[in-house]
Amino acid sequence: MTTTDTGTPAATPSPPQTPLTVDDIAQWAATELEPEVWDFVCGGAGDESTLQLNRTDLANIRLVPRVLRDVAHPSTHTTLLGTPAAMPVAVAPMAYQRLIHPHGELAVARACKRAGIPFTVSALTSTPIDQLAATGATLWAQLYWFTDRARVGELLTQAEQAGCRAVVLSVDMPRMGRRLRDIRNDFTLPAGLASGADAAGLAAAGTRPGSSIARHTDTIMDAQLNWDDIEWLSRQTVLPVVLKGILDARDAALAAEFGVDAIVVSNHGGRQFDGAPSTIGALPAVLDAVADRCPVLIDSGFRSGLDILRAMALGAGGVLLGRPILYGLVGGERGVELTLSVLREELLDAMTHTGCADLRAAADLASVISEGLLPAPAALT
Ligand SMILES: Cc1cc2nc3c(=O)[nH]c(=O)nc-3n(C[C@H](O)[C@H](O)[C@H](O)COP(=O)(O)O)c2cc1C
Ligand SMILES: CCCCC(=O)C(=O)O
Repeated sequence: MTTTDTGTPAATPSPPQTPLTVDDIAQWAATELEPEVWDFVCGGAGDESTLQLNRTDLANIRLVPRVLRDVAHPSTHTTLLGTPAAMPVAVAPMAYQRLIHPHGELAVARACKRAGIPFTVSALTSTPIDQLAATGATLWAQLYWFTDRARVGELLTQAEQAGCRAVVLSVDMPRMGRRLRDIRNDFTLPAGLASGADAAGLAAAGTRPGSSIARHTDTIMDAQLNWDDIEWLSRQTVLPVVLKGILDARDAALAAEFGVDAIVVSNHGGRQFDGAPSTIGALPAVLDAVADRCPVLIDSGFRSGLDILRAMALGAGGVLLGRPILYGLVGGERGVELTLSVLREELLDAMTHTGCADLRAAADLASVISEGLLPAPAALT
């Protein structure tokens, strides 16, 4: 792993041969990263059943091709939270990206700018948001509900000053999930990734046995977060408010009633509650409950362009990508670009073979799962 300079990425590795899939890129990342960093990135909570279910439920969805539809020039363009995007994809918020590569968030933001997709800046970014804004990428700012409410206010101010287009409150972190790999590895973040109170807290969490990142996280998150706070948040900012981490249809309906601007169906990539359903499994009921009152985005387990098309076929408004971006980040900006170009190529391939000249057509695709036909999209009934 390269952990030092902030200048030229002299030590930035290249993949052994051109990767064709995100799994190829993941295998490369696994060989480049320190084992405990790899475990932190790829791992999930508990026995990782939710982590796996995200993958198997996606893989079980078949899309029925339409034919005779002129797919000579398919377009992946769409709009995400009101901003044009070259693909129905945004980068999910992920903390401490300089853990993976010295250029961290900067490399990811630059790759997003080039690919024409939004980048969600984590509340625990290891690069200041104003530096990321200078890349010209479309930014969304993620918030955690820190007990230190002044810090939430500061993040909001910084987000607005940096020109972010939305704030994304993650509502699935009352405490950190029991990530057994990190506990067994006595996982500690290297110094220099966090700043201010966060750095002090991480240092205080020390190097005792167990996951020090979990010890620290549990001291900063406010588990009292509830719907009243959503009203407060909406009053505090002029930016659209997005709730990330919704799985239950009743919560989705409440979010719509509270007037949030979008929701993200997420189980945090299987990193929080092991035992949660897959997000692709939860999506249809959430969409029914929201009934078009706000866009419904999704993340957790998306590893291919075909997976992205699966979500769009089921009615999602777009997909957030987590780990695939960090796997690519092993190779810096170029590596992230590689991940995004693999996904774009796969998405175009899947669209072409299913008769989708654009993503509106994707919403009309019929989907089949092993247990039977999913409800037909409204346009077909
Ligand atoms: C290393 C890592 C750090 C993460 N940090 C955050 C974070 O700071 N805030 C947040 O809301 N979600 C965080 N997430 C969760 C992602 O935003 C996203 O929900 C998840 O990674 C999606 O699943 P996927 O990795 O299977 O694509 C993190 C995920 C990973 C892998
Ligand atoms: C302190 C939280 C770490 C970031 C996070 O959300 C994750 O690792 O999933």
